[in-house]
Amino acid sequence: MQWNGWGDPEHDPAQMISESTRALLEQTLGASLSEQPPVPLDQVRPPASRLTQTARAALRTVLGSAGLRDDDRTRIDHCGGKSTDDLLRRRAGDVTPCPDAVLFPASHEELLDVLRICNEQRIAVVPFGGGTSVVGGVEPVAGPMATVVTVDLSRMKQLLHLDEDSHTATLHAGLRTPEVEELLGARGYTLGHLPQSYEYATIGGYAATRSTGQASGGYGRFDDMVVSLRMATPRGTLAPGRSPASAAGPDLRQLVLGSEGTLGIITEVTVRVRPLPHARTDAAWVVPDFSTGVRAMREIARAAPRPTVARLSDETETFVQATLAGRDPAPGSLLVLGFEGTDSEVTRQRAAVDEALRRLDTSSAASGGTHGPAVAADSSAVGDWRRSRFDGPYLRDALLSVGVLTETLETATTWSQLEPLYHAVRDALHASLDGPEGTAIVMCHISHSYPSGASLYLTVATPCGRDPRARWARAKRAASDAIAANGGTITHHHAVGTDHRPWMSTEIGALGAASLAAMKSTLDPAGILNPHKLIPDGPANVTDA
Ligand SMILES: Cc1cc2nc3c(=O)[nH]c(=O)nc-3n(C[C@H](O)[C@H](O)[C@H](O)COP(=O)(O)OP(=O)(O)OC[C@H]3O[C@@H](n4cnc5c(N)ncnc54)[C@H](O)[C@@H]3O)c2cc1C
Repeated sequence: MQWNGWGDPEHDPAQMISESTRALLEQTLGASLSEQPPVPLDQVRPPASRLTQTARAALRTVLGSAGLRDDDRTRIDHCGGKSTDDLLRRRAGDVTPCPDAVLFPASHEELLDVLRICNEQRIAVVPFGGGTSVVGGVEPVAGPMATVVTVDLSRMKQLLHLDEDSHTATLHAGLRTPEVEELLGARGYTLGHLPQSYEYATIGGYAATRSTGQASGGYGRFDDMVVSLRMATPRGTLAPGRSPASAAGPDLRQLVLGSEGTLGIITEVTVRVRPLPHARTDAAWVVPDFSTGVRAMREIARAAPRPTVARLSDETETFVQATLAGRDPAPGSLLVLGFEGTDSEVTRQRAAVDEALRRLDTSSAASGGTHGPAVAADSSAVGDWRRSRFDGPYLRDALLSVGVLTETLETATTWSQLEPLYHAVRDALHASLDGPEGTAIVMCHISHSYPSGASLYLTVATPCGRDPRARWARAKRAASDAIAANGGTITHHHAVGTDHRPWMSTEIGALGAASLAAMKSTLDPAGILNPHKLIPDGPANVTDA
């Protein structure tokens, strides 16, 4: 992984922006763009490590010398996640905060020992899976401690058990998706979890953030797949989940899922797996506008069986994607559907979508076909989506190099609130970004939907301007306030980290915040785990109702 960008260091993103694309960007964004070359790695120095000799010796006793590293490069590689703000900071040569050391435990038992030592010596501990957090989740914040270590799970990479009768697999937390799919695929199974970050993100990270993948219609969210977990805490092991369903009190798996490394470090996850699909096919339709598309997505979300992938782009995203692919940008909103399973499952998924589209209101001008107002799209639209669906983060690096800031944000709400929320967030972004430094392109898609509502995923492109970090901070604050004011959740799948923490009290209320804090003080009494993430400050003063 690149230290100041995304993905394979051999991949040269500069090639992705042609002269004509750049000219089009300048015209659309209303600003002349200037190159923004990053500071080279050999000019970047992390601050000196503050790890004491006593702590280093104790940790090396458990981990050996290979399990504790504090060289500059290892520390720089763990100094944060992959939000655009993270990249802007690193491109400017700023690698603070930096962990004082990086630890690589190889087993649950080693990790329990590491946590015991860190607890005794009051060292903050930041769990690190793939480091793909876009919300500040892996930022090495020491909080009230003097020292902070990052715990990298990359040595924990085994398929521990595959139960073919139950269709479950027990996976080490440090496995990345390509590794999981290779291990399971060799036995005829798949996990089916494909977020855009799938090349680097890990099983433990998915569980800790309640991640959602592109095939969520067919496979569900990651938290839906989890049967049980094992988590190391400073107080010992918590291992909730022993059967597919239970009425034994509140579901403690839900306490671990989404805990973002603040309650413990997940070492093993048992997940539901599926046999590899025999058949896979895609289809695309164009609907006259986003509003009609939202109704189509609602009907599809209620269809049975559901398609594996269902994705609706708004008019702006449809236009931009067609332009980038060199296709004629026809008006309307693009609806892409993917179907997977046995031959008969695929046939039934397609029939259910046909039926859902026929149920749409046919009063629209484009109606009258066999799919209500939806018109079959050119098959190249689906091919372009399949081919380019993981290119976004590489393109972000290329755009940053030519002076364009791109970033994404996401939320979710009920169907009845979805369009008002969409307009409110778009308006907030435009109001905070359009001005003397240029304007913004704001595009949106829906790719995770439920019978009662859906997520909105917005992508913003705007000139970097004089101070890109301040520019984005202003826009993000405005968008987050609009989300909170319009009934959306502050995050559907990116998690909370540091960036969404100021909106958590609104999301869960003072009593909710106090409950989370109480849980933390039980599992992590000294507060060493991932300080200043997820749990809002000052939840102690809850007035009795
Ligand atoms: C380009 C890009 C695209 C993305 N696309 C998606 C997407 O489609 N869907 C999606 O859901 N997310 C997406 N994300 C966000 C991110 O990939 C997810 O949050 C992912 O689940 C993080 O996994 P990770 O292993 O990289 O975790 P990290 O980034 O390493 O950590 C994330 C959080 O979990 C904690 N953590 C990590 N491992 C453990 C563990 N074993 N035990 C306890 N806590 C742990 C960390 O301390 C941190 O708070 C994207 C990010 C990027 C950069």
